[in-house]
Amino acid sequence: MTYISTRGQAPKKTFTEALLAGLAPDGGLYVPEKMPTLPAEALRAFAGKPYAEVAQAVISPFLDDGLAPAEFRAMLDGAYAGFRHKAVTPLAQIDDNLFVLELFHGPTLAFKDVAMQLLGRLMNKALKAQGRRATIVGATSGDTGAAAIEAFRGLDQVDVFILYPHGRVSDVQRRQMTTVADANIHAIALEGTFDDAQAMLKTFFRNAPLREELGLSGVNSINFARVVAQMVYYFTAATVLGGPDRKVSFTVPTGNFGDILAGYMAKQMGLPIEKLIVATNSNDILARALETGRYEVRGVHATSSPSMDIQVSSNFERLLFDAVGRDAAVIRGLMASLEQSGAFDIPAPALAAIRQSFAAGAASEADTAAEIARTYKECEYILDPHTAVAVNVARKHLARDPKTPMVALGTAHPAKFPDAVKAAIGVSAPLPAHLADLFARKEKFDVLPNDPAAIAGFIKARARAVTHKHGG
Ligand SMILES: Cc1ncc(COP(=O)(O)O)c(C=O)c1O
Ligand SMILES: N[C@@H](CCOP(=O)(O)O)C(=O)O
Repeated sequence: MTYISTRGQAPKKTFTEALLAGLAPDGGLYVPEKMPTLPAEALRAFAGKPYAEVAQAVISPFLDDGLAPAEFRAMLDGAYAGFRHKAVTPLAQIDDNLFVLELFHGPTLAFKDVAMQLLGRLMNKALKAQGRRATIVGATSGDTGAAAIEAFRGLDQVDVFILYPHGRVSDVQRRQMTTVADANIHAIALEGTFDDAQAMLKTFFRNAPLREELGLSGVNSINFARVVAQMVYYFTAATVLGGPDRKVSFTVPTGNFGDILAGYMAKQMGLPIEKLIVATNSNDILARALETGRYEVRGVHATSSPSMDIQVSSNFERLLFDAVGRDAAVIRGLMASLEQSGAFDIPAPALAAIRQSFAAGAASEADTAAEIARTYKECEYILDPHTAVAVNVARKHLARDPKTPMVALGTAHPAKFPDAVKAAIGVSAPLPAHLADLFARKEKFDVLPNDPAAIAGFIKARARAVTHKHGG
């Protein structure tokens, strides 16, 4: 399998090269040159199988030949051994034809663990094989950072620098990032938004000398390996609900568009998905773009689902690339327009193609709180605010199509957002035992200005890869 950049001006890569590179040097995102497919019989056999077994079948076609199947299986078993549910990502039914896909049973209580636990193992192996270190710089609105820190803490091969928006993550999210004592972990409270953090990360990736000097790698969903690992739970959920012989729809609480893109790729691989529904909070750029065809950045505002307080959804570029017939020149034009004017118009045929697979909806703050209250009242099930956004949008879609089973992705554990949950239902969910003393742990973080030179200087002064000669 070879990987190409959505902007068409970077050399092709193998999976391992794309894994370690993160963002392509031309600013584009790596995608497989050709999507593999799985036959219906293979999908039928997934129903009820162990998660790691399905993961192996889904992910293997994307890997390099060098990774032995037994070794990959051992990595998967290790990645999911620490999840608190044997099914790894179980389904819970909360209404007629409405299910929550619980993706929050990993160590940091959000869906990011599902991919990050595997990514950590894959990257560590690749770096060891090359005898080199890497500097991972990540941008987070709260959950990716904690998951990355958990997956890479204490590893000699990597230093991890996580930029999170100062004052814009929940206390639990912040403490998950700032109470880790390992010397290779650095939490940076950026005086800006998640979009500022992600934009800064992209300028670092496009700065060839800095990239080389740091041995820069990324673990955000700009890294294609993250998206591949997130495809698996679409297969486990759909096949348990009767796929491939029955179509299923998914509603995905969306920010950076990585999770729902994984669903789109699962569909391309052959999983019969009726609709993928983009659910946004009041930062509704994606819902507006699907409705009007104009992708237009407006100021981001803080909501009770802070991990989705995002305007520039990186992975939308991967979808657009497909929708414009994989014409990299068109993507370069659209992205240049986004950089210059904060907007672009999706070409009409591309918009029509996107609408065939996707629909969208937004949930206001009032909708989100009301959804947490309704679901708790009806089935004593506590939704976190991000999952509540999805369930609210899912119900609106179900009213139009009640026959197709609807799966809302449950992306975070409600204990991560106790204030929003308590405000809605008067009680909050307790933190699991391994985090019970989170508020007694000592915090360690640096507050830094939204200034690329200051952040790059901070990282260079601490990253061990800088003084290390490395190849590749
Ligand atoms: C809890 C939670 N839900 C939803 C999202 C949105 O997912 P994506 O960025 O893949 O669209 C995020 C952040 O990415 C998140 O942390
Ligand atoms: N909501 C995310 C934002 C980053 O998303 P990613 O999937 O690109 O890593 C977060 O919690 O950090």
